[in-house]
Order: sequence, then C-alpha cells, then structure tokens
Amino acid sequence: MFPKVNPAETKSWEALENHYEDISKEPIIDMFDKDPERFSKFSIKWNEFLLDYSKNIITDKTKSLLMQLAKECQLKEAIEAMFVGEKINETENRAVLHTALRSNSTEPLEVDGQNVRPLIQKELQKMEAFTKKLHAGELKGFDGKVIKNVVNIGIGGSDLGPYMVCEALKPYQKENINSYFVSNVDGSHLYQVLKQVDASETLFIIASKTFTTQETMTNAISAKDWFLKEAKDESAIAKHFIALSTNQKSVEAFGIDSANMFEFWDWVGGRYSLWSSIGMSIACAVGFDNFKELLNGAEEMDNHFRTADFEDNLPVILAMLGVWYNNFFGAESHAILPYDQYLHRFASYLQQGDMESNGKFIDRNGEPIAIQTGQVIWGEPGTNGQHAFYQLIHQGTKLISSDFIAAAQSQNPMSDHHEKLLANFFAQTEALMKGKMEEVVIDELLKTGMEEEDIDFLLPYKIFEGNQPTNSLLIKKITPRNLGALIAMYEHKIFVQGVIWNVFSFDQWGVELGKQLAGQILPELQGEEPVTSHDGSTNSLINQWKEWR
Ligand SMILES: O=P(O)(O)OC[C@H]1O[C@](O)(CO)[C@@H](O)[C@@H]1O
Repeated sequence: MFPKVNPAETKSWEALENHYEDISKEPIIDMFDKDPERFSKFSIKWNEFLLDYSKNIITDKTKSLLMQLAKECQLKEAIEAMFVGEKINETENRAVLHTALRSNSTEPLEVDGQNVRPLIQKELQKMEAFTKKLHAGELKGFDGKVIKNVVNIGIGGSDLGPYMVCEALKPYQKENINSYFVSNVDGSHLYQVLKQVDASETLFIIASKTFTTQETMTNAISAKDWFLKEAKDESAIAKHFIALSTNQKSVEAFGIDSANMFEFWDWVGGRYSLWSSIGMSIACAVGFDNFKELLNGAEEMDNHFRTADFEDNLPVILAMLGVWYNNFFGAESHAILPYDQYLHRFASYLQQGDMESNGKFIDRNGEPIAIQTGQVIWGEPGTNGQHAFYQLIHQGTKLISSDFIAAAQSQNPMSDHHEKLLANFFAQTEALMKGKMEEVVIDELLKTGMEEEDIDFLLPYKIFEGNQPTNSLLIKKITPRNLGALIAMYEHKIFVQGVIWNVFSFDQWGVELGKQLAGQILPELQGEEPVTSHDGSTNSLINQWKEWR
C-alpha cells in the first residue's frame, strides 16, 4: 500500500504557503507580459485535446512546487497501486479497478486470486450480443411488438454517468431507440416517463450495484406493477426487465432471471461504474460499437495518466491546480462550464464523482484532517451560465476557479451559432483574467458623452478586478472516444486530489446517516398520531405534513 502522507507536513506544502504570499496578488496578465513562452509552458496538447492552463495564478515555481508536493505524497506509487488492483479502498476492503473495465490488455490482473480480465470480456460480449439484437429489431415484447423504448431505473452512479453520456452522445443515438432515465423516488419522475411509453414496446433496465437502494427498488417495483397491469402475465417480465448488478440473489428475488442479469463486481465503485454493465443504457442508446469507443478513449487517458510525467499529465495538472486554489487561496468551489449543450449533465455527473469521493474529514490514518479537502463542484453549460451566475464570478467577492470546455467542431453546424458560442468561450476566460481597469471604464464612459459627476457615481460599479483563474479545454469534437477520455481525465483528477489530501476516495459513508433516519421516519409517517420522537423542528415539520397531506 502506498504511504499515508500528511500533505501539510511536507516540505513543499510549507514552500507553497510562502510562495502563495509572494504571488497571490500578481495579475496573470502581467505574467504573460513577462514571459512570452507562458502559453507553451502552461498548455498540453494531447490527442484531440488542448488544455490551456496558462490563465492561472501560477509561475514556473508554483508548478514545480506543486509537482514536488505530488511526489512527496507518493502519487506515482498510488497510481500504480490502483492500476494493479491493490485494495486501496481500505474501509471497504476493495480494489479499485474501473480502469480494468476499459482495458484491452490481456495480461492477467488478479483480485483475490481471480483473473478479472475474462470476467470483463465475457460481460462485454453479453452486452454486445444483447444490444445488437435490440438494434436489429429482434427483441420483441410480450405481444410480438419490437422493443423501442429503454427506461433506465437507477440513482447516483447507476444513473448520473449513463444519463450524462447518453445526453452527451445524442448525435450518435440509434434512431429506432428512445432512451429514458428514472432516478428520483418522487413518483412524478416515473409517472412522467411511463406516460410516454407503451408497455409492450418497453425494456426496463434496473441498474443498481447493491440492488437494495430504496429509490431504485421503489421505482422498479412500481414499474413492474404498471407493466403487469398491461401484460397481465408474470412470464412477460423476462422480455421486458433486465438487471445490472453485483447482487444476483436480490435480482432473482425481484423476479428477474439471472440470464437477464448483467454482472459487475465490488471492485467497481458506483460513481465509476459507467464503464461496466451499468453502461448498458449507453450501449442501447448509441450502439455497442460507440460504447466500446467510449471505453477505448478512457483507456487512452488511463495510459497517459499512468505513464506521462507529472509535468505533462492532464489529470495531474488539473488536480494540482485545484489543490493550489483549494488549500492556499481558500477557494471553496470549482465551476465546470461546458460550452456544449450536449454536455448539460456533465457538472451534475462530476458533482457525485468529485464530492462523494473527496468530501471527507478523516484522513487515511483515521485522524481528523486539518486542511481543506473536496471542493464544491457546480456549473451549467455556457452560454446559459453567463446569463445566470457569471456576475458573481466576474464581480463577486470569492475566488472561483473554473474549467471551460468546448468542442472545436459542432455536431450541428447551423449558420454562425458555433462561432458565436466559441466567441463567448474565448471571451469569458480573457475577461475573467484581464478584468476592466478604472482607466478603461472612464474612457468608455467619456465616449458616451456622460457628465463627470455621473461617471464618478458609476465608475466603481463598472470595474472588474479580473485575475479569476480558468482552465480552457478545447476538444476537436465530442466523439464517443474523446468523451471517454474526458470522463477518465476527471476521474483521475479526483483520484490525484484524494491522494494529496490523504483521504479514502472510494468509500461514501457520508450518505448513510440520511438514509438511516429516513428509514426511521418512514413508518412514523404512516400513522395519524403526532410525532414526538425527534427534535422540535423535525417533529413540527412532520406534524404539519400530517395535517396537510
Ligand atoms: O447502484 P446502487 O447500489 O443502487 O447505488 C446507487 C448510489 O448510491 C450511493 O451508494 C450513495 O449515493 C452511490 O455511491 C451509488 O452510486
């Protein structure tokens, strides 16, 4: 196991604290003036990706100290430990091998003495055979009609990843397939989807690693009841329900035959599972070949992450920049801003990936952590975000770092839409860096013919201080392959940050408490009598609900 280093006790941490005092107020734009090589130094061209991280508050020294921190925290050893299947998820005693799911290697990779490569290949073949039949129109429902609707029922990692990818790859959607996702236990979610489909033409994919998750099981049971009202025959379930899970027993208990179960394993974390059979809804939507392309793109990123020097390593650079702002500038949040409508679920997807992984306050030695760990991840597609929250990024009081992501080629070229979209993409990072200084504002106002008195009044409101750090990621086109690499890049960024902060990134004990309490409250909601067992607030809320329901 790689060593459990407290980052705050490393030499580079102290050096970074001092260095922060020296450069934190320095305008990035001045750094460009001082160093004509800045862009080439602080950018990485990799396959069809260009990452420009030159608009950050960094110098050569910052970069070298951050790389030193990564080395002192034994990042190289940690990366190897993950790839070779060591049980780095110690609190669950599990290996972390989502990278194996997308690997084409045939070299044996063992977990508990079993080579996992053939298991993965077998499951992929099963998915391929199933989806090819679906797309050929050979999957027929209980009354002989061709299956054309696919409803994924899952939540968290069993929903966010597949849903995000299906949206991102809409241009690759199979024409004869309609995809739907149901996650929320709010009955309205399922109701809205069921309204749109005909039971005899619908396949339900019940996606749940544990097959015990309350939301998913509730939705699955209601979907089954609704279906049986139409089909009127239990035996029809076999043609309309499949399961994606690690829990065969519960799948069978639900009424799905194990032949219709697509397996994955406990060494695949829920939020890292879209590469496993949890990706079935993706393969149904865009075809198995495109799903495989997604995996291949991720594998390319895995190889880059595992072998490239830290200085040229996309996930490492992104992660260390995040550490820089989180731990030295005190930046609480990081925005993900895709200038691509099809990536509209990308920030929500990364919220789980990042915040469920690194939102931890106990370190790998079981000690409370004295430094900040996971950031708040948020975002919306540009340009919509510009008309919503960019005001705060431009003129608020907080330092907010962001990733701007855009595709050079549009999936739907239409007059000058893409040029306009990209003009905004390029303009925003420039504006955030440069700001607008007093002289420029005065000059602009004078040109309007405004009186001096009015200029004096307006002046402070029109100033932009700038120096908000951004990364720009320009991708040639959002193809399945590039999307796979993009997702894997962020997965590894999260991994690197977890190593630096010395947290266990692959467990999620923090989601348990709310679940437990909901389990206690549910039976209390059923009776008429007022509830008194909780605190004053919770009792009153429940009792008001009882009055109004
Ligand atoms: O796939 P399952 O077992 O239904 O779990 C769904 C989600 O619930 C969590 O355990 C907690 O939110 C996630 O980690 C997971 O992705």
